[in-house]
Amino acid sequence: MEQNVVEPTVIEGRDIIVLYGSETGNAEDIALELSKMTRRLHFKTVCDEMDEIKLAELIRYRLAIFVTSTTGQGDLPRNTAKFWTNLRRTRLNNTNCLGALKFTIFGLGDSSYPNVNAAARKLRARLKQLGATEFFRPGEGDERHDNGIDSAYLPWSQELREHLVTDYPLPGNLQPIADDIPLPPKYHIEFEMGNVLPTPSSDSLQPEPYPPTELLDIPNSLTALVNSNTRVTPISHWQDVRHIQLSVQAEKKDVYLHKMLPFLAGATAVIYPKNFPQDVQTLIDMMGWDSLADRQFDRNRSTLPKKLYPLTTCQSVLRDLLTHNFDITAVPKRSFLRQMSHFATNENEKERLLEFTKPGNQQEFYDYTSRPRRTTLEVLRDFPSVKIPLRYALEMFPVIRGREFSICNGATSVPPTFKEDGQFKVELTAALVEYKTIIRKPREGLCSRYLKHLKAGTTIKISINPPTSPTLRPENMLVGPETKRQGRPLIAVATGTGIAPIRALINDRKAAGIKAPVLVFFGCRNEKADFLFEKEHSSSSSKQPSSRDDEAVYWGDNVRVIPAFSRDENPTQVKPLLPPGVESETTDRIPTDMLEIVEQGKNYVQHQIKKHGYEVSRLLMGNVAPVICVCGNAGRMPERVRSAFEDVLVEYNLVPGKEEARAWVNNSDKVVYWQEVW
Ligand SMILES: Cc1cc2nc3c(=O)[nH]c(=O)nc-3n(C[C@H](O)[C@H](O)[C@H](O)COP(=O)(O)O)c2cc1C
Repeated sequence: MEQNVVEPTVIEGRDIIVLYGSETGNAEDIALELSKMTRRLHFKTVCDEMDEIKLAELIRYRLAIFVTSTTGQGDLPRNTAKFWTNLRRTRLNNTNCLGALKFTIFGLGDSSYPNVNAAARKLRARLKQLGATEFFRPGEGDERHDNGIDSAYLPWSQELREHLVTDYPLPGNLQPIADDIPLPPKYHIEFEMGNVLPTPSSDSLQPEPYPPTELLDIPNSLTALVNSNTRVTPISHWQDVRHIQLSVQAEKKDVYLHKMLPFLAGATAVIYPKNFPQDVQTLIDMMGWDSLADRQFDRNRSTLPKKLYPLTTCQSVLRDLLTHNFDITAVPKRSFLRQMSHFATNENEKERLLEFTKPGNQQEFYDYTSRPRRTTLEVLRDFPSVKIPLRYALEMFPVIRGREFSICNGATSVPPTFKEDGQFKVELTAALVEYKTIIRKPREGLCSRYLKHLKAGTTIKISINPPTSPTLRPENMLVGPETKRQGRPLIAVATGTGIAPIRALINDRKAAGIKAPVLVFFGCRNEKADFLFEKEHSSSSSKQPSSRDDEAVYWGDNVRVIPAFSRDENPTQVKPLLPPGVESETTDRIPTDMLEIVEQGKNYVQHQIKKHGYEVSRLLMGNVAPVICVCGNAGRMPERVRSAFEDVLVEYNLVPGKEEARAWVNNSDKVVYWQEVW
């Protein structure tokens, strides 16, 4: 049952704008939470993506909260591109155009990246340059902290609230709207009269029917045919890794594609997963939406979230929205549990839900949601008295976001006929997310489950996203300004499916005729199980299987791949390989962290970099600045790899000490460093 809703009071001049930049939804979620907080303080609040707001509109506000994550190589997210370009126009310099704006900013980042929180810092600096002043200190969250972004966000947002309460007092006796009272819903849905499509009876549903194949009308998307979807790891291996081949049809209007092809390194294909019908039915049953589920709704009279995509066929019923658009199996956020509490009719349930959302109860919240990866459906099942009114459900369930996968075939995907018929091939390497949680329940990610059952012959919608980072421009990745013919050497470090964008880059370089050497360090668990692309052909013309020396595999004449198998029998050779002509006694010292190989039985990419330090040092210090790519697992790998490169620089006397080595790696004249980890 719905509690009494309280409308924020309209107070002349009490306006605030909350603007966000977000790649995968974390910053968006925080922005929405902050906008609810300001609405409860009776601020007339607008919350939107930065790109939805023109500078002229921003200038009308006196108060703003910015929230942005950092992506790529210290870049702002895609949905800020227009806003950020406008903000940086040189003709705004010295205009003090934001002189009347007071702002604060919260950044989301990950300290395993060298440019930690760079986007928020850049944005903050530019806002100040244009005259804006800060009304509250900036906050920075770090994914690496124990409770992730929340470790910094929760105290920051609480302090921000206190600051707003004190510095922007409410008139008279007006009080903030308490957290346990629902705000009015933002959206509503109107149904067509009398137009009910037949409800599929539960008998007619298969035990696990697959998601429907209807297509969504997604702006700028392309139609793709699934040619194959093959598991490349053995069934006995813990992880199901898929190689997926798609035939894509571009239209003449997709000008951006014509511009970016044939350089595809760093580009991603976005796959739009769907829910399984059985899950949708479970939700409908639990919420008591049966009578509405198969009613056609009227788009013109409804106010729906902007990012809901209709079906390409015009008929849309609530069940379609739930199947194609709302993420009903995600791990719920704190704000979801808080909203649920508004609709709990059982007092114990209500109290328990509110407990989870109280400041200081983060651990309980994580233990209940994130750690066991409890899905929204399971949480709803645990609180049976909660019946969410449909108009609130529209804002409570997150919209399904497309999932990005690195394109792994690169330029070889684009045949010469592309200009005439617009057809090209895209290959993806996807590791499906399946695991047992601490409550021993097997779990699958939404997209993983969708991909697992995606059959060859199915037509789907995909989008192609060019890389966000300027680092990935062909002039950086292939040649560099000074080396037109030979190209830059490439040292690539990949773990697991991190090999996907690197393979694309290698293919792009081949297609561009770059002859400079390529050294790939590839980390995985077992040679026999997940050495992805081990049998890559040595060149597209000869179709010979790759050849090997005792340790490396060759992908063509100038591409040498050195694997690190973390779970196989240990290598006995842990000393650095000797430069030609150097006697063994000069290098019989084993670097301390290479002892890990012997002591812990682990052989990782950073160890191989050091072991092959001599070869690496030659590439680092040639005449041409090399490209270093690091792709794969987030966590400690990127830092350790960076440190291994620094050690090599010191070990081979290329720089005097670690500090100089760090400066060297960060100097874009010396090396192009591209890190993409997830
Ligand atoms: C491909 C990729 C690149 C990233 N680059 C950086 C970076 O350069 N610096 C940083 O501090 N965080 C970086 N991050 C971490 C994100 O900022 C962090 O995960 C954040 O919570 C994402 O928020 P969002 O979902 O709103 O985009 C990166 C994350 C990804 C997936």
